[in-house]
Amino acid sequence: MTNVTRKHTALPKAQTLIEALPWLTRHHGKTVVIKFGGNAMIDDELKAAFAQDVVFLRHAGLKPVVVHGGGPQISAALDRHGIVSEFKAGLRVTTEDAMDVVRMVLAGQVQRELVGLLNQHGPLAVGLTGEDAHTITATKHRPEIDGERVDIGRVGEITDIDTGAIEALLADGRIPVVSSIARSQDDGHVYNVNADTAAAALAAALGAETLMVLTDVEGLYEDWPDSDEVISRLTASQLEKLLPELASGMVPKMQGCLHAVRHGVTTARVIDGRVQHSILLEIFTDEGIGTMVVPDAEGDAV
Ligand SMILES: Nc1ncnc2c1ncn2[C@@H]1O[C@H](COP(=O)(O)OP(=O)(O)O)[C@@H](O)[C@H]1O
Ligand SMILES: CC(=O)N[C@@H](CCC(=O)OP(=O)(O)O)C(=O)O
Repeated sequence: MTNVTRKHTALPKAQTLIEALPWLTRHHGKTVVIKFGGNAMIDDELKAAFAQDVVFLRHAGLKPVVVHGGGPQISAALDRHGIVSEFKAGLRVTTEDAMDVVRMVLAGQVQRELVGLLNQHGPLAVGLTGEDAHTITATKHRPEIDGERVDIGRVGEITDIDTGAIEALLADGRIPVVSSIARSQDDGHVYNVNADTAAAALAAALGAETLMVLTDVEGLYEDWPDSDEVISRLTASQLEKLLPELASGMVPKMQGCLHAVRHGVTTARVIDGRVQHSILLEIFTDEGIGTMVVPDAEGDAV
């Protein structure tokens, strides 16, 4: 093969890279918070592809921050400890004993695994929980169910975010990997926080450009569970109207997206974490593959 033909066969690759140039120019130096859900994390190949995508973003000049969940992994561990999992208002009822297991699974197992996968590509990822350096502070959350405040144990409502540690890591070129556990503002205990809520609060506090929530469905379905028509784009006001109709795991996810875009994040996206390289697919296709939430245009807000 001559040099000239060799150049020609590589041309489609060069074109693909060049097609990404406007996107890379627009997003260079921007922070993107990526929430990796427990349900999208059960497959080893998907986890490895997720790590590749995050490292790719980092090398492309963005500042990715990973916030992870681990609902299924926590439920499995509680099961092994003979503790029954119960959810109220989409949140895990967390007793003192359950909290020990939650902390052990999130910080000691799921976070370690993600850090390990990312660090196969270089000395990049550093794991922390919301307890570290006051990153996430919370007080006891008492959700309202049928007009009454209920006690669901050590579940936290975020009261404060300190972005100092995460920003220092980003400035050092690292990829922070954050477990959704908060320190208590009132006592020495720790709180269990839904990972979607934690990711949204961090995205807002960091002034992130994008919040990306990976999950185990294609996006927000218009008429779930009766149809699988994905809503591809909606404004904050449109989402706010839809919120009361949403169920289960979609509630904290979409509340989080709304919080993020109402607090300065340019886009919040819910995407299918079951699709390999879904992060790269989402960013390199203009309209995206999942559901995109954008702030209201001027005059849109209700
Ligand atoms: N409107 C909706 N569109 C899509 N999924 C929905 C909707 N309402 C409820 N769901 C449920 O929410 C789930 C995703 O939330 P969750 O199980 O908490 O995921 P994760 O572990 O990724 O945080 C979906 O698998 C689906 O069962
Ligand atoms: C309070 C509460 O419900 N906390 C969640 C934290 C983990 C999480 O959110 O994980 P996913 O993103 O995989 O659902 C839990 O205990 O399951």
